Amino acid sequence: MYEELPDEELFGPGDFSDSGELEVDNIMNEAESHENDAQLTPDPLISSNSEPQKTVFPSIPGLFLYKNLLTQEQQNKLVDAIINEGYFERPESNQAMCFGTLPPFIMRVVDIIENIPSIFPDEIKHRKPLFDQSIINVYKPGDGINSHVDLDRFEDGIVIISLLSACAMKFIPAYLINKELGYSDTSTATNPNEVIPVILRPGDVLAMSGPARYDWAHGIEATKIDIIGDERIVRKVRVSITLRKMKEIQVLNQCADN
Ligand SMILES: O=C(O)CCC(=O)C(=O)O
Ligand SMILES: [Fe+2]
Repeated sequence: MYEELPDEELFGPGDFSDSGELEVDNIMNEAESHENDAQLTPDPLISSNSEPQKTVFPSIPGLFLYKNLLTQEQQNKLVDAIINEGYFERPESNQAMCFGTLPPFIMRVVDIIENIPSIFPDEIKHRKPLFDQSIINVYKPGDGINSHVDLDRFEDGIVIISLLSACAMKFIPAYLINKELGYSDTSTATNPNEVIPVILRPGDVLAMSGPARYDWAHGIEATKIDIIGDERIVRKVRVSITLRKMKEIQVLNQCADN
């Protein structure tokens, strides 16, 4: 079901800035080292109709961070499933994707996300399916992803799940990266120097819709250490799962191609 992402053009930015060899052992070691952490993670508020605590970013409407949404056990299960599926057996693989019906281990997280009342505006929240595409990215310490706005072929309403390591994701006004393309600024981002760092930790879920998805670019610096204010994050191997919905026209084109 999953395959490696061969075509950056088609499916979005896969522009890892330092892609040396990835050893799947790294992921496993990280997973094992977290196996006994379960008791450290507070129970998330995931029962239906209750809103888990979220961090909002006043400059970036539509950006919500649900810290620690996944318990340590849920995180371990996800990492185990990713390892067991063998997506990253080849040393050079650092990305795997799936279209259409998502695998059960991802759907379990989608169930949690679907039950967060205000994660997205209603028209996004109630679409069926909520997501039909997932990308799993593996970052070695020092890897990053260039600042980008997710491609227009994806609908609004995107979620990023973080596993195994913390990192800082930086948001910058999108017109800064679109300048060369001649895009005009219709953005909600008014200060061109504005860089908003968002620390993503294992178990966190980041949701982007509206201005957060279209007016701001997100990226992860290629560095082994993030320094955000007083905090120093030494990166370990990080796994992320990005969930999106393809626009209908893309799905039709894909069917026509096959
Ligand atoms: O890996 C991440 O945390 C971000 C991934 C991302 O932005 C993307 O795949 O478009
Ligand atoms: Fe992205």
